[in-house]
Amino acid sequence: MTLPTINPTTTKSWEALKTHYQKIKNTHLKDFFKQDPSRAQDFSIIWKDFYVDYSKNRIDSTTKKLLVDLAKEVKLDEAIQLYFNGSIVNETEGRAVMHTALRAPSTNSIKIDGKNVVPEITEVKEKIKTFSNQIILGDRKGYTNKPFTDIVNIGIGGSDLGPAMITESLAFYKNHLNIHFISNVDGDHVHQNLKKLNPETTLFVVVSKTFSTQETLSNATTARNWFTKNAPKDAVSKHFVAVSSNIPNVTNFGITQENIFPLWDWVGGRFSLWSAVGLSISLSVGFENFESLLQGAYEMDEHFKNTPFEENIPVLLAMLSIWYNNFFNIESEAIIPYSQYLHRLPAYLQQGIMESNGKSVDRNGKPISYQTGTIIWGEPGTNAQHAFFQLIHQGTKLIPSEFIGFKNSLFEDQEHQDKLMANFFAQTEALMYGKTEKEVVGDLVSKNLSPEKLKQLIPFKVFTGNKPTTTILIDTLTPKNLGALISMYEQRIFVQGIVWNIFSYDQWGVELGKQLATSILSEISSKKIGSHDSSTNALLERYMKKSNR
Ligand SMILES: O=P(O)(O)OC[C@H]1O[C@](O)(CO)[C@@H](O)[C@@H]1O
Repeated sequence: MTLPTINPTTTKSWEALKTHYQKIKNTHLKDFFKQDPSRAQDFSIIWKDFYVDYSKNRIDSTTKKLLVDLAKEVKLDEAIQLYFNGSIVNETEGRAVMHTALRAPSTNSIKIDGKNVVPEITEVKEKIKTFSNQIILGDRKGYTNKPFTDIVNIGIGGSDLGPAMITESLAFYKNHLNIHFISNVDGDHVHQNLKKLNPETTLFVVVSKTFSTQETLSNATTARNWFTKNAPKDAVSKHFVAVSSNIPNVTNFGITQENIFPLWDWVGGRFSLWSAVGLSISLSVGFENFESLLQGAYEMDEHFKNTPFEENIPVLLAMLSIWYNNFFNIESEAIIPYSQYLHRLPAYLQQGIMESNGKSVDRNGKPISYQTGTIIWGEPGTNAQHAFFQLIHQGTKLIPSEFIGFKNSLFEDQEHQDKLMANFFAQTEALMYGKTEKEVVGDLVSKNLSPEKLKQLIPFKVFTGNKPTTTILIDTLTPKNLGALISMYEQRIFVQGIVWNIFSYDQWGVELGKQLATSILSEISSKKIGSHDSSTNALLERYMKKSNR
């Protein structure tokens, strides 16, 4: 069975949403609240430690009904079944999409191509557990018999962003091991990291699903050369492990079979942190916390699978984003975590969301006539308030923003927490209400300004408001809640892909640049510039004329 291929714009609900949009596009959020005293209750969901408030969005009950109808009309329920039961959802690469199996209980039976994959998953988890414990407890040592102090994760894209984002987010739960991430092929990046390290106590975790990625192989080779300059060659087996689905390439690189943590082609790179790609997470915060992360994700998966769309967090938030993208024609969405721990979350979600849904051909292979993936960006609050919030408040663009905050701080400094959260609540309220001319005048009267000066200032101080926000208030930043949060975003990606009738799990768009880089690199090496456009030629000439060539 394959995914349904319904063009969303041909559905009745899409037409109805278009008409409905004309009716409510000018309604101010303030008025939605005035019209419905129970709006906050009507448009919020309480699920475990999550309180998801989507009431400050430019919707009414008809919008919600029509968006749910749209999800039903494009057969989202059928698609969810196919996704969870191991069907070939990633059709262009001929693969199932089963990262959800990685967090399912070990008692489950999940079949891909007729084979239950849970025993293999459990076996790899056991390997991660044993290895992490050995390294953390110092039972497994380096070539001079010293315990490891530093872990270096070498990978890029999903083989970097997931583990990097989670280890940063869970820094509070971290053990004594120092953790480093090398991703960019920029040599300054790898050498800057290596210079701080002691080869005797450093463990390299080379993460690459394909084990053919230029950046990762170059960085791993540089790290290995640095290592063998200082240590005997046969010590590599003690200091290098790999996570990959390409076992022959890993062994060719010189990493022995017992030091390989496998993953499978049904785990997409940007959804892989739940697999052995999360080895650095387990090393950094311990296997128990890694398991809790998985448990949280599993619980969100269950919520997604089993909850009616009207109360389903990933479905509703995905449909809201479609509402803005396809009816309000917004271009971007901001994600603002009010926790410094989550400072890598927007970057992580940029890959997850934009690499998945940045597509312009539908599942029938036809060019698309409507907008698909939005641009995702963000930074933690309150820093973001002092950087780009001006544009969200008073710029010309409509930017639906998502605020993620926690009731409890981890160090329990209530004074700081109250200040942080006061800002969190204030911003969504300010974005919604804005400030009227009357309020501005009220503020300015005490300033003793001349009537001319007052009149002059008013337009600059008015905020139109009506800026939509969604608030996700979570009790505490625990591994479990973080797992649920990330899974929620993953499921939203799926829902949006289904509605837009695109394939979310391939990424052909990143290939062209890779191919061209390979041929330009050989031109640079052979000092013969090929035939390019005049701009690229001039740039290459200037580059190749530099100092010591
Ligand atoms: O794990 P690999 O195979 O090195 O790939 C790294 C990344 O490269 C991509 O294939 C393309 O950028 C990502 O999807 C992936 O996460």
